[in-house]
Amino acid sequence: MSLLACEGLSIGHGSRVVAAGIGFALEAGTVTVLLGPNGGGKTTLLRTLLGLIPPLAGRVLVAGEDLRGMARQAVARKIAYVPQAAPGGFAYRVLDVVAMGRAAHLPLLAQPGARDVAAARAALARLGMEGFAERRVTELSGGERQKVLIARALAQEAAVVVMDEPAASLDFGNQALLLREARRLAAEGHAVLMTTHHPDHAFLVADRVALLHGGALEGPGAPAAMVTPERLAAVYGVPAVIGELGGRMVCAPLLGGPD
Ligand SMILES: Nc1ncnc2c1ncn2[C@@H]1O[C@H](COP(=O)(O)OP(=O)(O)OP(=O)(O)O)[C@@H](O)[C@H]1O
Repeated sequence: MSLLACEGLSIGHGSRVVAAGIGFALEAGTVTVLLGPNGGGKTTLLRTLLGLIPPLAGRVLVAGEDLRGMARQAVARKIAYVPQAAPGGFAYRVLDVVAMGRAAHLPLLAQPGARDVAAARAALARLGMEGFAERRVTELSGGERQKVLIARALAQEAAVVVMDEPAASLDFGNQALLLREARRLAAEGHAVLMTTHHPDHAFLVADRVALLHGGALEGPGAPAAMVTPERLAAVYGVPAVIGELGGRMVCAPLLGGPD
């Protein structure tokens, strides 16, 4: 059975449909990369899969169960979410923010116990963030804060991990760390769904790639079939080249214009 699936899904805000006819299933042990232009609907789709926005049509199935009948905490035990990092918020201690990922496993209003704190520390360690446990999140850089949000999702220990542009504020090295973490989660049996603005990330980590643009979802399909110059031009409106480098596929936009 798929860990997360949707059927005939229409997504949008109020009466405004952003995309329709969406159907796919996420299997254990796989990384699925969602690509699409700004405003294409990636965040709207992820938030609909999490039950944070109601579907305009169709349904979402979490391990075979209709999302509509599920309590928030039951969803959180099955799906961890890394939202796009936003500045501001409360001056919480990093360890406390990561431990909030454990709320899915605790009775209402219960404090995290020793096992929860250990899970939070282990999640920080996976991202090389052990030294940040006592810092305030408001005093972190954008990339450090992003890694705290990823650690919080790891601490949640959910079968499905959904990440919205997790690489957005990460430097070159931390992007590699994140992508390795996505593969590691898949190797541990999770289903990972992540959005990115870098088609190269799809070549690096994806088992399957889906393209959300023009009000519809293409795929998911194999990276080499989905990330092609023709499709990149259709999705992003720029010509692109794809070639082999160091034993793997890479892509780059062609800028054109004056030399
Ligand atoms: N709260 C909202 N109310 C109404 N419309 C919204 C809301 N949030 C997003 N939209 C609209 O829905 C469409 C899809 O937005 P969404 O944020 O899902 O795109 P995205 O693919 O994640 O974009 P980006 O790559 O820029 O983050 C856009 O046209 C956007 O203006």
